[in-house]
Parts: sequence; structure tokens; C-alpha cells
Amino acid sequence: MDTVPLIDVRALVDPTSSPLARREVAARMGAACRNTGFFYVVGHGVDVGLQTRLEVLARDFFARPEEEKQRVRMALGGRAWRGFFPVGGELTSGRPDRKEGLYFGTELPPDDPRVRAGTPLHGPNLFPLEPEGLGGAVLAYMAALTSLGHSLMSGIALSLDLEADFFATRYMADPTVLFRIFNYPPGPEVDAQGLPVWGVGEHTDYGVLTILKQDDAGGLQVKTRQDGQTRWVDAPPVEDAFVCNIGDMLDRMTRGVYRSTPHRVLNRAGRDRLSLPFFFDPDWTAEVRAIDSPALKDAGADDHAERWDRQSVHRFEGTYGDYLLGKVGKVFPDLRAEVL
Ligand SMILES: O=C(O)CCC(=O)C(=O)O
Ligand SMILES: [Fe+2]
Repeated sequence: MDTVPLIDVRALVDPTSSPLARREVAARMGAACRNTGFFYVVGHGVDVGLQTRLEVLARDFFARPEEEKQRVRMALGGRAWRGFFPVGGELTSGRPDRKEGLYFGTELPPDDPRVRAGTPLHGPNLFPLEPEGLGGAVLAYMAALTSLGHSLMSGIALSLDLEADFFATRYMADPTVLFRIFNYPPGPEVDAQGLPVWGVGEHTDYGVLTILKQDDAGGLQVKTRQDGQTRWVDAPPVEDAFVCNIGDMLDRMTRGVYRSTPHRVLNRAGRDRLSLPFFFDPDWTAEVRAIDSPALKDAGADDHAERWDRQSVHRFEGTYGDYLLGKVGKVFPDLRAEVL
């Protein structure tokens, strides 16, 4: 219960696998979602060559001079919320993180009705990017992870005694996809006041499912709970495995049974750490509801007083888009006026 389990999800990805094999994988995922809310996946089928190409190109990007990276700064992405932010440009719980990053999302042309209507977080990515090939690798990776996201959600649906396509048809026919590439530079572990300098401070993710690719530097920590005690455990890099975790919206949909678990990053490697979180979330216009299933009869009490952001995970109404916009301004204060 205290460590992050590793699950081979091949049966969910392989169209020829048996229903029994799928259910077995789903049961393991369900157990992980109820316990740590975090699990590794292997057997995911995402091409290793593509992953390596993306990692090499991303490292090349972050190694470039600041003024070159600023050519694709977030201010140029406007309402679409895309582009580069420098170290200290993003806040978690009101404090700047020691990380820089590139933001991407679903590539939409300017004549898409949602882009024309000025819908926040919808639009084109800030392409072309240097080095050449980075933009193409990002699009190919987002397509591969979207497919994996649907496979994993079929497992989560089966684990809740729902039809395998429950999420795909009701909530994620046109999923909200946010993809980020982060670089955590090395530096002292504490600041002048002796406070830890987090790569990312303690937080939970907003959405449904996060699929993270991390390099070999380590530094991701997960807050586990057992018998009322909390403990931070490491989620170290595992060869060709993604780290998956449940976000607040799935926590809400399952009335707290599937846990959105706090996590944070401290880069102690003495060199840059590269990580690539992919957020796979409901359709922008989806009205998200609590899931009705006998599998959730043990739905628990509200724990908002203990949570990092003091928000109840169970209270919600409106569309996923409205919910997400409520969060954006807190992490990028400069962008708030532009986006909201
Ligand atoms: O970089 C990581 O390992 C985690 C990033 C993260 O937690 C996030 O972006 O929400
Ligand atoms: Fe996170």
C-alpha cells in the first residue's frame, strides 16, 4: 500500500486480448486508484523511438539561450495558453516552482469554431519550434498518449463495473488534452530562509488521468496515507514505464473512492531533470456528474479540511471547461487577465 505499484496494461492496449485478461488488469488499476492513486504502467505500446526522439529534442530546446526560448513565450500563445515559461514563472500554492516549461494542447486551426469564438485554452500550438522536428514529435506523442489514455480509461471503467467505453462515450469523446514538457534545473535544496526549493510544490492534479514520462534523474514524491498516517514515498524512474495518477475530477466523480493523491518534485540529481506530464481530461463542454455504480458503495466522507488547497473534491457543477478555468489563474497570475 505504501509504494507505487507497477501494472502491465498490455491487455487493455491489445485489441485481441480476452475480456478476462482486461478485467484482471482493470482490477489491479482499481486497487491502485483506491490506495495510492498512483501506479506505473508498462506494456503501454508507446513507441520507444518516438519517446527518445522527443526527449533529445526537448533537451536541446531547454539548453538554448533564454532569448531564443522567449521567442515562443506564453504571452504569444494568448488565450490558447501555449508556449514557454521561464524558471519561477509558474506558482504552486502561491510559491514559484524551480522549473521551466513548454505548454502544448490539442492543435486546432484558427478557423475552428471554438478558436473563432475565443474559447480559452483552444487554439494552435506555438509552432514552428527550434530544434526542427520538436513540434512534429510533440504532435505524434500527444496522438500516441491520447490513444493510451483511452485504453487506460477503459480499464478504469471496467474497474468500476462500467462498460469499457463509459468514459470515451460520455466524457472524453473530444478530451481536453494538456501536455507539458518541464525542465527542472539543479540548485540548492533550500533557500536563504532554509525553506525547501521545490521543483513543483505539493499539489494534486485537476483532471481525470495524468500520464507522466520522467527521465532518469528521479525526484518525484507521492504522499501516501495508511491508518491515518501520511508518508512521502519516492516514485523513482522505471525503465520504459509511465507514472499514472488520478486527478481531482475523477476523485470527485467517484466521491473520493479513487484518490487524487498529493505529490511534489525535488530535483536532487545535481543536473537537469526532464519530465513530460500528459493530462487526459473530460471534454470542455462535459457536465461532469458523480458516477453511479455499486462498485462505489463505499464512497467516503468529505476530506476538504485536510487537502492542500482546502477545496472540497466532492462539490461541483457546470462544465469541465468552467472548472478548469477556475484553476488556471492561480498558477499563472500574469496570464489571468488574458485568459479569463
Ligand atoms: O514533473 C513531475 O514529475 C511531476 C509534474 C507534476 O506533478 C505536474 O505537472 O502536475
Ligand atoms: Fe502533478
